[in-house]
Amino acid sequence: MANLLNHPEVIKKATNEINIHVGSNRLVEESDMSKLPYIQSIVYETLRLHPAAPIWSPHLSSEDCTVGKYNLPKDTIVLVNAWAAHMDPKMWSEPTQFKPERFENESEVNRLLSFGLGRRACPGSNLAQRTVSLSIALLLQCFEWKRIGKEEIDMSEGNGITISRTNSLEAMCQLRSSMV
Ligand code: HEM
Repeated sequence: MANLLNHPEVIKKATNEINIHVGSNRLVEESDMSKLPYIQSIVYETLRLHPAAPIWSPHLSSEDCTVGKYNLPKDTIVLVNAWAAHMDPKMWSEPTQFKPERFENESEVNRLLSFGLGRRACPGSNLAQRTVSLSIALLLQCFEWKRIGKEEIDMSEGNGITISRTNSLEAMCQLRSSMV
């Protein structure tokens, strides 16, 4: 929601998508989410800029192997910094910018490290992606959102195993008249 409040044009585009595919006579449902790809892209882009788990749980190489230019002997502990990879300008154009449109090309999702990769990847990723997308869709369908002042919302992140906001988010919302 903080990224959205700093980008009203993204709220407009997402609200438009909901108006076209669901309307205002009923609430968005989980089964609608496949018709709302832009909202899903908002969640992907948020998890790229602010991966909830910035450093994966430690992995151990089960045999000698090579990762990129590094030779890893068996039993090496490997820590993957997803946050840094998501900010790599060789991987992403304008990596510090909030641009959900980058995920309109569906294959981009495969480059995200937010849920880990391979056998130890997050088994809850589908549940998380669908639940968060549905929550965002409902918040946008039911309410109009505004910042409390003119200044952009501070997006500083705290330190920790999981990423959190440094300052709590404050925002104004008003029930949409079409939803009364
Ligand atoms: C936005 C929400 C979530 C994010 C960003 C997230 C991210 C991650 C990441 C990065 C890992 C470590 C992957 C690795 O080390 O290779 C992980 C592991 C795991 N996640 Fe999630 N997760 C989320 C939600 C969930 C949910 C909803 C569940 C369960 C319902 C779940 C269950 C697990 C489990 C059990 C593991 C350990 C898997 C293993 O070690 O084999 N996660 N998650």
